[in-house]
Amino acid sequence: MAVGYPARASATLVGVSDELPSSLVGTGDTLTDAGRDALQAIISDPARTLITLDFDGTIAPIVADPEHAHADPDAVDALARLGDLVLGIVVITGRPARTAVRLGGFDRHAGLDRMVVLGQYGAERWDAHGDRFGAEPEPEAISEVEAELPGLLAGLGLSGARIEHKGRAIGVHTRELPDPGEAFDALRPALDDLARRHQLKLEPGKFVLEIRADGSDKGDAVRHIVAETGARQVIFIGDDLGDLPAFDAVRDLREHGTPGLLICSASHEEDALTIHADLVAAGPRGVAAWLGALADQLAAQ
Ligand SMILES: O=P(O)(O)OC[C@H]1O[C@H](O[C@H]2O[C@H](CO)[C@@H](O)[C@H](O)[C@H]2O)[C@H](O)[C@@H](O)[C@@H]1O
Repeated sequence: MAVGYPARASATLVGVSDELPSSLVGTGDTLTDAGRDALQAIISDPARTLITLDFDGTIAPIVADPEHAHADPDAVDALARLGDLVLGIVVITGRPARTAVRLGGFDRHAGLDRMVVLGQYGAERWDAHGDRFGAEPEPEAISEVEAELPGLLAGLGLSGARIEHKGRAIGVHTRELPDPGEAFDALRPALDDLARRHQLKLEPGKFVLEIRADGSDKGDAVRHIVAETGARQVIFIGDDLGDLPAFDAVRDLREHGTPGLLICSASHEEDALTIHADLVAAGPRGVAAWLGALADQLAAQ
């Protein structure tokens, strides 16, 4: 199974406990102490465990066109099986909430009828129960940024960059340009300046630079949903820079007595999360396998 990537420099690695199934801890000694404690708490008390996770690069494989980034069906099936076994499942994403619901097919699975999607870093919320949607007001400055963007891109010779309009945010993608890394580096200072001039912030990701309101981040979203649900244990799975605040939030919750398990969906494009993770999965396929193993374990209990 695709879990148990190479050891992280600063993570404390422990021997895998006999009490924990190897399908959940990987094949090597790759689980941290805190991760082992959290996993034990999760397995002994699933009904008060909250599963929070990112969308792109975590349950949806990275593809060139964001409109074609569908969730891995095995991951969605595993989440649907977990839906009745745990306290809740919450997707926390940079995508608009409704986009994630559509690309994930989350409104078409019986087991996901209590799922919550927190979109645009927590500024939007979709509840599967009742198909309810709510959002903060959109920042007016986004339309001004939108108007300036074509001229800025043309000035840098990067008119071919893909622009993703997200309502309250705008993403500029370099993945499909001839040299995505070089284009990303050239664009970053210009977009940072553009964002600042409009009192917005720049959110970097995998070959994407996003201009959005300087509001909530995924850490705020995790803290809020844990408090709202009264979760006793929390899992967060992510892959990209925008997930770091959620990792920080889980570590903070841990320090205050709430066991938390941090899983990184690894890729060759971004390794910022691996040293902070308790467990590293081999990309979305590894995450799907791990979620499936957790569903098997909890269903068998
Ligand atoms: O918070 P997330 O769910 O991880 O969303 C972060 C950004 O993901 C998307 O971009 C990434 O995935 C695309 C599709 O695979 C890929 O083409 C792109 O290169 C990646 O950066 C999404 O398009 C952004 O809006 C999200 O903010």
